[in-house]
Amino acid sequence: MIAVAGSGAFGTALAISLAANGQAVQLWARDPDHAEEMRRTRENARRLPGVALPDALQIITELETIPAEIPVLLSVPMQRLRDMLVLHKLALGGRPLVACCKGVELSTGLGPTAIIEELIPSAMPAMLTGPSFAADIARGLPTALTLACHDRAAGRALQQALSTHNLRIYRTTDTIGAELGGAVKNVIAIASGAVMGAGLGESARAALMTRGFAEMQRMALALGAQPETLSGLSGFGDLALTCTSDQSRNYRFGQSLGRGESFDASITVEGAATSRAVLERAREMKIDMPITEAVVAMLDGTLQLRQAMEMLLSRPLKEE
Ligand SMILES: NC(=O)C1=CN([C@@H]2O[C@H](COP(=O)(O)OP(=O)(O)OC[C@H]3O[C@@H](n4cnc5c(N)ncnc54)[C@H](OP(=O)(O)O)[C@@H]3O)[C@@H](O)[C@H]2O)C=CC1
Ligand SMILES: O=C(CO)COP(=O)(O)O
Repeated sequence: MIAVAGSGAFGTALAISLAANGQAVQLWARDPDHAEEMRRTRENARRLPGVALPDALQIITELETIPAEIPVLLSVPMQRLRDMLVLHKLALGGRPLVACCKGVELSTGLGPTAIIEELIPSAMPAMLTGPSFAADIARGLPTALTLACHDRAAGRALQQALSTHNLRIYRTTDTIGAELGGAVKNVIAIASGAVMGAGLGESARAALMTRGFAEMQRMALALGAQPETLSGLSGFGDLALTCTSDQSRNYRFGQSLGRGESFDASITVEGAATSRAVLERAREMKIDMPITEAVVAMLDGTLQLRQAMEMLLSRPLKEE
């Protein structure tokens, strides 16, 4: 059995894939009305419309009903993870907790596994990340993800438990690399969307993606990540997907920014808060991250996109 805490798009998609593969799955929704609606219609119309929930998927509203030691996938937005863990500390302890959120916490600069470690020391923290759109997973399309867990044996068990007919799970012990890849790619996706939204062209986007990848590497390697993690699914793979697809909310948010349009504030855009958290960390560590800096300045309204491009293009010429 597996449980998923958070019935947003991603949590629901993972629950569907696991249940369709024959596992018993419990999917937790914090809102009883939403849970009742999903039980009645066998669909998550609010977050992932158009996909039927398999019979093996049970909707729950109390995390206490999840049996002891069963792994729980934590699928809530990054900036909400702390609140959720504080509130449900007792129910979630003593088991593997797999963070499915991508980002860096604004108030502390921590990634998801460090937050789990801090708040629920009896849990085994892990991270599931990589290039994957919820709608693709839910429709049974093939997807490859990275499971990061510093404990090799626990990582192996989770890899086995989370593999399904359409989810191919790779494994690493490098949680820092996996987390930072997923966090920074969202910031670069906002920048890529902005460039495309403003009509600056695909060549400019390719340059941003490549130099954004360099920023991701600089920060992650300085924090002790392994280079191969960043060139894998959780780094390069997710950067490639998110910076080029209209399915990405971070990319679409960037497009709106580039077009000077507003964006629905209720949509989860992880790169917005994370860009600030990453920039703060980079400044403390004296790491140069000019694209991240430009994204933050555009979000603050202190820099227009064209000025940002001029700023990036007029930096001192150097070796690649
Ligand atoms: N969507 C995707 O394609 C992918 C998403 N991810 C990552 O998954 C994470 C979740 O994203 P996604 O599922 O898309 O987001 P959604 O916006 O679809 O859903 C967010 C979910 O989190 C719940 N939630 C929000 N705040 C809290 C809280 N304080 N306590 C408990 N639950 C809360 C919401 O509940 P309610 O509905 O009641 O508000 C909702 O169920 C993000 O970090 C994202 O980067 C990763 C890969 C793919
Ligand atoms: O993380 C994702 C793809 O891997 C989903 O991206 P968005 O959050 O930008 O939609």
